[in-house]
Amino acid sequence: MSEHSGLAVACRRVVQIYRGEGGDVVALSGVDLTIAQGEMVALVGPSGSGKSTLIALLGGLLRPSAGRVSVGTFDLGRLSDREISRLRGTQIGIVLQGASRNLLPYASLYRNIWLAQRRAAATSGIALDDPERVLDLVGLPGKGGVLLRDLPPGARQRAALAVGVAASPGLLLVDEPTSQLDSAGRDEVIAALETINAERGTTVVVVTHDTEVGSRLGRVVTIRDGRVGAEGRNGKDFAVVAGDGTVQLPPDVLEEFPPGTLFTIDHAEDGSVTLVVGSSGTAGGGGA
Ligand SMILES: Nc1ncnc2c1ncn2[C@@H]1O[C@H](COP(=O)(O)OP(=O)(O)OP(=O)(O)O)[C@@H](O)[C@H]1O
Repeated sequence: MSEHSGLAVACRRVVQIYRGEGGDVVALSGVDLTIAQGEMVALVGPSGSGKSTLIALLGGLLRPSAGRVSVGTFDLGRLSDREISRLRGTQIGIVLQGASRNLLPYASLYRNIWLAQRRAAATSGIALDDPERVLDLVGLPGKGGVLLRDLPPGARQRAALAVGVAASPGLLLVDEPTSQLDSAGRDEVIAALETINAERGTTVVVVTHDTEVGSRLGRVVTIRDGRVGAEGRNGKDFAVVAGDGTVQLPPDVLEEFPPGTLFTIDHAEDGSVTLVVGSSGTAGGGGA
């Protein structure tokens, strides 16, 4: 294994229900998702669709009500709280929404990185990167002595990424890293994520409302009503077959096919399958 390597992620029929006095909220209702080692993925979707819940499950901050979440060879649902917390300090880096939630504002950047590394070294004993190399990854070379509160917002967000990768995790989870930034700050954050991924092979999963982040990361997974709604890869749209056999279409395509729409299934000799709108023998539309 190389010095750094990414971790694969798999969700199988993942359900998350928040139980509360006012009633239960089904935040995720059967997510099937596979992310390869070293892939970069943007999770997008309307507010309340379940993106943050999914990232919390991938980071072991929540345990699924049903289904299976695995990161590398670890089945997160089977680990003890202690094992999850060790994994989070070493193999999984999480950068929560709002950079300051991840950092000590009155400490220097070095100290913030050092604290994350000390925790990791205490639990895993692994050799850790020189903090200066970590700062290089996020485009903040030579800034180790600066207090967090003195950094401008874009640099603070990149500082949060530096702390997130201080222990060289194989999976980096980031929630809305660009929401408070101007376009220059956003570009620097995206560049930092790309560098982390390119230099360390880290798998990167980002929750975002920012379409630019989605297109730069290459793979865009839309979460809709608590499920994987559709996917885009390098500008191409894909329909997705869910674990229960239903096919999820992108919303703009779905609008053209009201509930009850029939498709004729045509099997060609070369083995390809075409869905044609309308039942055979009736007036119908074109190919789907
Ligand atoms: N701790 C909680 N207790 C109860 N319900 C919750 C809790 N956290 C989230 N929810 C509900 O679960 C659903 C999914 O929320 P989640 O925050 O995962 O969505 P999201 O796609 O990240 O939204 P946003 O883009 O607004 O951050 C919503 O209906 C939300 O109100």
